[in-house]
Amino acid sequence: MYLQKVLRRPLLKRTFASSNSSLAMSMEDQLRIQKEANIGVLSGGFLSAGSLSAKDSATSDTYCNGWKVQQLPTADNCKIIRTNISRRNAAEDVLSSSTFLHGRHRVAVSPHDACVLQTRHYSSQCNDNYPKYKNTLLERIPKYVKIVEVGPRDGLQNEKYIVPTDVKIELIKMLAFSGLPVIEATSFVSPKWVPQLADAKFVMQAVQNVQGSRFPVLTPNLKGLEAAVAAGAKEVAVFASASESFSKSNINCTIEESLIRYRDVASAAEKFSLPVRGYISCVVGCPVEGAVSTSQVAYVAKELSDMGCYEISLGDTIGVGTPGTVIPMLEAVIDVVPIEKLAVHFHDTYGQALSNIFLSLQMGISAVDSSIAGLGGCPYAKGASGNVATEDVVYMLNGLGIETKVDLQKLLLAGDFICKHLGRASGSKAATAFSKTFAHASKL
Ligand SMILES: CC(C)(COP(=O)([O-])OP(=O)([O-])OC[C@H]1O[C@@H](n2cnc3c(N)ncnc32)[C@H](O)[C@@H]1OP(=O)([O-])[O-])[C@@H](O)C(=O)NCCC(=O)NCCSC(=O)C[C@@](C)(O)CC(=O)[O-]
Repeated sequence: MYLQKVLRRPLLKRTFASSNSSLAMSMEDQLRIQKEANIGVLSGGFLSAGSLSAKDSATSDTYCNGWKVQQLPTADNCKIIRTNISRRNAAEDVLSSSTFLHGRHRVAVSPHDACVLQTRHYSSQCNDNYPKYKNTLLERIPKYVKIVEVGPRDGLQNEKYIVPTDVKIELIKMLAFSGLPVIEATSFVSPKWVPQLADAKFVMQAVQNVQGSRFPVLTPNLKGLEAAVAAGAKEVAVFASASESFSKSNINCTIEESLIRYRDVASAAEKFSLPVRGYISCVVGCPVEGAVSTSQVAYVAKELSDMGCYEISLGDTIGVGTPGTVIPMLEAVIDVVPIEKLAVHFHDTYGQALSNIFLSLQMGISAVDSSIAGLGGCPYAKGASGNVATEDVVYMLNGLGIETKVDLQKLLLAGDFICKHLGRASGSKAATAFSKTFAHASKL
């Protein structure tokens, strides 16, 4: 869609170069070019130009959406210059094949791919023409969903090898750059329990002044709260469980003991004017106890709400929930805590996360936790796999016409960055599909 905006813009004088080395182009360069030229750039380094292409037989110049693709004498470069060629209308452009400029080659992808890249699924800024949903299944879904990115904390806490502090900081900055409003940065927990996050202080100090996002951190007790405040945290989160067994294995105390502890944390946080978020783990199933009762979840949610948590995130820690178990759990919680205070936090172990998120939206919830590239898992919940991938959530929300303020392209770059560092494929289906599309396009 933003490409359609480009097509309507007055002629640009700008010229820029693209090369085969664009694959190795730094993220900053890609984003700078994208910003300057208002052209989509993806993690593979491709410049996504629009759809209309033509050849001028007199000059051998190739035209693409009004950009003249000039072959340069050097093998690796081409220049793309905006020219005044006639064009079909934007609607036709969307339906014709898309053209990517890669090095000296112009490559086309299928009309389907072109649509995918240019429609609302790809952009969070093009909601103007959305249908007003009449269907009762869709009428309660919110116009805006707040995404709480938990990748740097929940995503990384389970990683076997220690991720360098600089990489964590860079990841958080990239996530903030993508427009995510809330990024859980780290945990002030015992390093003996979670060695991966032993650098919490340095991560927090480095990101506390990054603009545009909030950076809550986990604090399991007063010691954690004090350390978080000293490092500059402006928001904290406490994490209880609806399952006794999980509470003991995760924080070494019973549910009741944890609630007493968290009351202390909440009242100390109030003195520092810090907002406190509350988590509940195992809201539908526990790795030890199996099914968890909805009344137990509702009880813990009410306790957290009463102690002052501004939001309660309901965590399906091991990802066993389906709509069949999530709906009754949400109904029980909504009975005792205002729905505006609720968020959902799904792991995708059984591939149910997006459907559970969708039904949560239908029930009126408008805050969703997710993790970049689907990273994650809890060290104290055997069998827990990654969180739902943020890219997949944003893709779905874009498709529904729900505003998130998140730029999916920049998010893809952040996912690409951390996956490359971890040496593993993304757990995001959307990221994988986009990267396959571009890998395919580069071979044409
Ligand atoms: C809660 C404790 C500390 C109790 O652990 P404990 O061993 O019972 O605590 P303790 O008071 O006996 O202290 C043990 C040692 O830890 C130190 N300590 C004590 N507190 C801190 C602190 N805040 N920061 C740094 N150090 C701390 C303390 O000073 C002492 O050090 P030592 O004297 O042995 O050298 C421990 O169990 C712990 O840190 N657990 C955290 C586990 C964790 O982070 N799990 C993952 C997060 S929860 C999650 O992922 C679920 C969620 C939120 O994502 C939602 C979902 O998916 O369901």
